[in-house]
Amino acid sequence: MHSSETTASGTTSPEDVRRVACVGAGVIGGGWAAHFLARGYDVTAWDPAPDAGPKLRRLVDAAWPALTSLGLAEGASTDRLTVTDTLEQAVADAQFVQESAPEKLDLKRDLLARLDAATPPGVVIASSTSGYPMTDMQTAAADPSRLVVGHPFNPPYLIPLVEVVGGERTDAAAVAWASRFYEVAGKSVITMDHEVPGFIANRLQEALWREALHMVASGEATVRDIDLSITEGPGLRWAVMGPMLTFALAGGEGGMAHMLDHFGPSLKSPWTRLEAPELDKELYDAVVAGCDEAADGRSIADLVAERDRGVIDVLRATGRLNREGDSR
Ligand SMILES: NC(=O)C1=CN([C@@H]2O[C@H](COP(=O)(O)OP(=O)(O)OC[C@H]3O[C@@H](n4cnc5c(N)ncnc54)[C@H](O)[C@@H]3O)[C@@H](O)[C@H]2O)C=CC1
Ligand SMILES: C[N+](C)(C)CC(=O)CC(=O)[O-]
Repeated sequence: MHSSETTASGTTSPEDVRRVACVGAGVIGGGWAAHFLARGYDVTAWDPAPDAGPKLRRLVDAAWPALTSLGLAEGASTDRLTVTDTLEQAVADAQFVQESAPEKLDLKRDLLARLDAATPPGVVIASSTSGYPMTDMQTAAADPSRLVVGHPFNPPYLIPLVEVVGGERTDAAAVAWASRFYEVAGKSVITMDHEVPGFIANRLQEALWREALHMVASGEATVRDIDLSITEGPGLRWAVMGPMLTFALAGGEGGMAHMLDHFGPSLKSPWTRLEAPELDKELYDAVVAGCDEAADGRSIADLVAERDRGVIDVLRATGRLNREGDSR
């Protein structure tokens, strides 16, 4: 990544950031707002939906018990959230901007250009996009050098990972600044030095998701089978070790070398050769109905609380919480 445009390295050092703007305040923008508030930042937020303010406050309030149990930064308060009437007000004094608007390429392009025009020069602007390359999103911005991807995981206030990458016209200094800022803000960061389709974690997740949808569509597995197969199986190991080290242990004392000698040839076996399935009405309805059945009367709010408690237990059990309020 290189650029002939203005160098974007942030006017404030990552350690000195106090004010963050969250633009788009749905599931992810709201989750980011909760995370930054819990870390003691002042947060301004803007979202064009008429009910955005109350919705965002409900989301932050729902996350706050989990965040309180993890330990809040000194001075952290939901009172430090300001919902503004305009995008320009939200970013006027921001030292970092996190964009979390709907996953539509044209919308992201226009919004990032608008954010670039309204945000103080040099301030880094990150997009939460789940998969668009920044090269495709930064085309309309006057200063694309400060635009990066900062891809979070739901909920951003509990799942540590953020994937950071720039586009062809992003300044490498902006990528480095964003990575350092996220670390200071308590996240675990993977920084990519060039664009990778689907980033890293989403590419892996999408492969799994594609297979899951195929199995539901073909009647090979129910929605419940799919979920159990992960929560009672590999998912337990993945919270502790990733797929590489997990499979190294499949080789016993011979480790990964023996695993590859033994099971490498089965990579060629026809377990899967599938393209993404058509998301037709039948599959759509089957997945939605299967999830309703699996929820077994629990509301989305119940499930969010249950997930948050479970993730905190896993973080604690796997030693990711060194002390109260320190998730890294
Ligand atoms: N939901 C998820 O699990 C994850 C989503 N993401 C990414 O985060 C971004 C946001 O996704 P969600 O929060 O799930 O969507 P969402 O639908 O929950 O929220 C999107 C919000 O953006 C607002 N919005 C609509 N037009 C806008 C505009 N022009 N400017 C600013 N805000 C606008 C909507 O009113 C809504 O509140 C997407 O890029 C998505 O790919 C990333 C990681 C996980
Ligand atoms: C479903 N999703 C593609 C939007 C998921 C993500 O992007 C990351 C996550 O939270 O798993």
